[in-house]
Amino acid sequence: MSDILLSLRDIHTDIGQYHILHGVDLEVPRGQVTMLLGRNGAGKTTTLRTIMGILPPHRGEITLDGAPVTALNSALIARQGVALVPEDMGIFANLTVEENIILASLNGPPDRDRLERIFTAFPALRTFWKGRAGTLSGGQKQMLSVARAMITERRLYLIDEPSKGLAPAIVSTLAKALRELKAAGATILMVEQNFRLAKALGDHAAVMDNGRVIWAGPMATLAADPELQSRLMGLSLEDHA
Ligand SMILES: Nc1ncnc2c1ncn2[C@@H]1O[C@H](COP(=O)(O)OP(=O)(O)OP(=O)(O)O)[C@@H](O)[C@H]1O
Repeated sequence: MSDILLSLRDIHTDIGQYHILHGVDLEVPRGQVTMLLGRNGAGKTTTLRTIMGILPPHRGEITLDGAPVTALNSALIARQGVALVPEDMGIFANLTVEENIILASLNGPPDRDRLERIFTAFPALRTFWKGRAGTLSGGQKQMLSVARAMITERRLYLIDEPSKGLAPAIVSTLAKALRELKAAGATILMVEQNFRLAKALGDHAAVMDNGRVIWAGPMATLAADPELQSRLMGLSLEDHA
């Protein structure tokens, strides 16, 4: 069994008439957290959507545990154990919190132990269990979105800017839950602009620019080198802290 769970080789993706990804190479080690960083518009969200099979690439190869998954649609990618927590959270506003969790539970009714762990991490979801998801606060919606990914054990979690627009206290609740997911051995590929969170959770970093990965290495190396941050992203990551 290789230490690399997910691998992208020379991935090119178009959105409509626009060529957005220009040959992405990326390796995501098993059981660790890889942070996908880079300027706005660099192609981070497009990379997650390509992996999930929402935007099929027209060139290159994606492998999961060595098996090609490039041509699969998103339903089949989900069946392979990949979950996406999208930037827009992807929850069903008109359904209850409970119904949102039931729909996300791939293998029958939600597992009781997993549900208890989710309630411990996000007590608000227990409080509003029978409430409509659309009435939750922004932070609670983000928690529901992460909880939907956590309710079934996955091989790979793709998480797109979970802290976006959240108050600092909510970000620390979220960070705690993500740390627990990590401690349970999950493999995570996460887009995150909040550098404190990126540094606290990330084992590895991959920096994108203009539709390519331009640097990849240990998160600690990037975190310790403001000059490198500035060269790769045009500003010090500490500016985001
Ligand atoms: N539906 C679309 N139609 C046309 N261009 C798009 C579309 N969606 C994204 N793009 C373009 O693709 C490029 C990459 O976008 P993407 O959302 O992947 O970047 P990102 O690195 O996630 O940025 P951000 O941090 O701003 O979310 C950008 O130039 C964006 O304008």
